[in-house]
Order: sequence, then structure tokens, then C-alpha cells
Amino acid sequence: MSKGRLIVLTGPSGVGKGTLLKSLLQRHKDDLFLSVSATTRSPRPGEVDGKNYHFVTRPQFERMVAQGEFLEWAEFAGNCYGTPRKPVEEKIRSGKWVILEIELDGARQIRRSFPSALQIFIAPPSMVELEARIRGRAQDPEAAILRRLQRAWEEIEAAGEFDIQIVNDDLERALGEIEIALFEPVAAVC
Ligand SMILES: Nc1nc2c(ncn2[C@@H]2O[C@H](COP(=O)(O)OP(=O)(O)O)[C@@H](O)[C@H]2O)c(=O)[nH]1
Ligand SMILES: Nc1ncnc2c1ncn2[C@@H]1O[C@H](COP(=O)(O)OP(=O)(O)O)[C@@H](O)[C@H]1O
Repeated sequence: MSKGRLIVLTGPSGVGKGTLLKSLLQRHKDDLFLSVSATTRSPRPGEVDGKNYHFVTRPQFERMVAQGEFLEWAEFAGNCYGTPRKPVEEKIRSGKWVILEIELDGARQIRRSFPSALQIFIAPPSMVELEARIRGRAQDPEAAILRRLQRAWEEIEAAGEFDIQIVNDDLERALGEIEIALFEPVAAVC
């Protein structure tokens, strides 16, 4: 049986993490499992409970924190997000590769608790393009967009903490780079 593995994907809101992951998971259905987070954020149009997120109330989220149900959790732009511990641990134990699509604080927590996790940072081609993508998605109120853009600067400054940085300019090229990072590790240089 193959060995389980944890992969963290982080990057500012609107950079294209969800878009990249959708294609990646379609191409590698049998190899990769995406963790479904819990959040107190309201569902966006089209988002499905249990598929995109587990949508919970703040008291429910706080109870889950108190009961140690999260592998990591953080507050982002006024809402809480957390990775349910049990499904991730079960998948890893059964030899699966699990991807966490999480923000910077969560990635830092995972770095401490799972130092062997591969940490990938997705960067935008520019801040102008990032803002255009968040606005083009047209799914967040103005206040949420502004909070995400403000936070984006801090996240981009921390890109160097990650094992790999990939610029999502051309989607196919960025996907190819993620696939190389996951499936074609560079041979050790003697
Ligand atoms: N720490 C942490 N961050 C998460 C989790 N789930 C999602 N996030 C991050 O929370 C941020 C906001 O997510 P979301 O509201 O879906 O907005 P979007 O990134 O603009 O699509 C993103 O950076 C996600 O990667 C989680 O379980 N833990
Ligand atoms: N390489 C790319 N070039 C142009 N637009 C992109 C690219 N990747 C993603 N997008 C668009 O940017 C917007 C934000 O992408 P999304 O995957 O929702 O970002 P995130 O999950 O990081 O918040 C979407 O409208 C998506 O279609």
C-alpha cells in the first residue's frame, strides 16, 4: 500500500486555488483526497453543504474547537475555518494523499504538527490581476472583498515560508507545476 501524505495548498483569496484543485482532482481522482473544512461563513450561491464546506454556526464551531475536532483552525476575514481531524487522519492511515486548501495561519499550524507535509504557495501574477479575479468571481460583498485584499498582502509576504511557490498566471502551466511537485520529486543530487 502507498504511504499516506499531507499536502497543504495556500494562497490569497481569488488567486485560483479552487480552480486549480478542481482540475487537479479531476485528473487524479484515485490518488488525491480534498479535505472538506468546516466554516461559519454563509454559503455562496451554488455552494453545497458537505461538499464545498460543512457550514456550521459559531456556537457549533466553538464546540468543535473545544472537543479537539480540528487538526487546525483559524479566523479569516471575520469567519472561522477548520480542518476536521478524523477524516484526514483516517485517509492518511489508509495510505491516501490528502490536500488541505487552507489560509496562512492554518498552514503554519500544520507545519508545526506535520513537519513532513508538503507546503505549496499559489501566488498571483500581480495584485491588479488578483483584485480583478476576486471581483470577476462576483461572489462576495464589497466588505469581504476588501478584507481579502488586505489579507492578501500578508499572505504574499509569507510565500517564502512554503516549500514551493507557484505563480498562477496560465492555469495549465500552474497545474503542470503542481503535478511535478506532487508526482515527480527531484532526484537527490550527489
Ligand atoms: N485555516 C484554514 N483555512 C481554511 C480552511 N478552509 C478554507 N480556508 C481558507 O479560508 C480562506 C477563505 O476561504 P473562502 O471563504 O472559501 O474564500 P475564497 O478563498 O475567497 O474562495 C481561504 O484562504 C481558504 O483557503 C480551513 O479548514 N482552515
Ligand atoms: N490562471 C487563471 N487565469 C485567469 N483567471 C483565473 C485563473 N485561475 C483562476 N481564475 C479565476 O479567478 C477567480 C478566482 O478563482 P478561485 O479558484 O475561486 O480562487 P480561490 O479559490 O483561490 O479563492 C475565478 O473566477 C477563476 O475562474
